[in-house]
Amino acid sequence: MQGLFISFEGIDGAGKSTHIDAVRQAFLDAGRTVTLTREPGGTPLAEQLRNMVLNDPMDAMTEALLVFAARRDHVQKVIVPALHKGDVVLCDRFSDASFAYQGAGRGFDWQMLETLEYWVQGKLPSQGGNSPADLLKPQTTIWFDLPPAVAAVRLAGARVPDKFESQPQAFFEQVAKGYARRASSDPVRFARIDADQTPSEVRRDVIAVLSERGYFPA
Ligand SMILES: Nc1ncnc2c1ncn2[C@@H]1O[C@H](COP(=O)(O)OP(=O)(O)O)[C@@H](O)[C@H]1O
Ligand SMILES: Cc1cn([C@H]2C[C@H](O)[C@@H](COP(=O)(O)OP(=O)(O)O)O2)c(=O)[nH]c1=O
Repeated sequence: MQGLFISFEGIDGAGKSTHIDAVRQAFLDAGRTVTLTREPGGTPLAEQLRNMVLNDPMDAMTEALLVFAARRDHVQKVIVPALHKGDVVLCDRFSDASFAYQGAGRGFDWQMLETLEYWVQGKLPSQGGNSPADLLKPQTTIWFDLPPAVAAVRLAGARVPDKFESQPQAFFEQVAKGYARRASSDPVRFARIDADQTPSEVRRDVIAVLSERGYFPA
């Protein structure tokens, strides 16, 4: 069985956590082995970095370096081995989040993020890699697209906000633009879901996209 890498993206409160388990269950029902993981995080080292990124004040470059350092550990220790075993890897956020949050949200240089992505997800020239086509990326990114004003209402009182969740709505307007920019530069990988619907409608649309892509063969 070929490994399959799917990421889930969107602004805070868009509904990723609510739906990822239904996707996991759908793949289990289809007889697949699933690795469910998240970023920043997914390994003990990366979870320590997550704690720092989500709690400690730091400049945007430090944040970018830490999320990509966490990603490097996660890619090497969890994602690549799982894909080699033929698992379905479901990742709650991946590098698009760095472009959306550190890039569009915090204003860190987009090209430098592309360089970090190339280092962390690419094969080095010494390993035979020399083009962006060699980058490890999800085959599909499920993008929960939700107006920031709606997300703010959903999150109000739902949980104790972390460093990002306590940002003003204007920050999330920028983050949303970052996701839109990434989606328009990679329209085949990105599957946009209208997240401003009831949970069952969102779930229906997510499962439909994955079925259309042939991930649940009969
Ligand atoms: N379609 C929906 N309609 C209304 N509320 C929702 C919907 N999807 C999720 N929620 C609620 O919104 C909040 C944020 O959802 P969550 O899945 O945690 O978002 P994320 O993981 O993207 O930050 C939760 O309280 C959740 O119950
Ligand atoms: C992966 C990643 C996440 N983030 C941010 C986005 C989120 O606000 C936060 C954690 O994401 P998330 O897993 O959605 O947290 P929660 O437990 O609240 O569902 O980290 C970045 O800023 N850069 C990144 O590269």
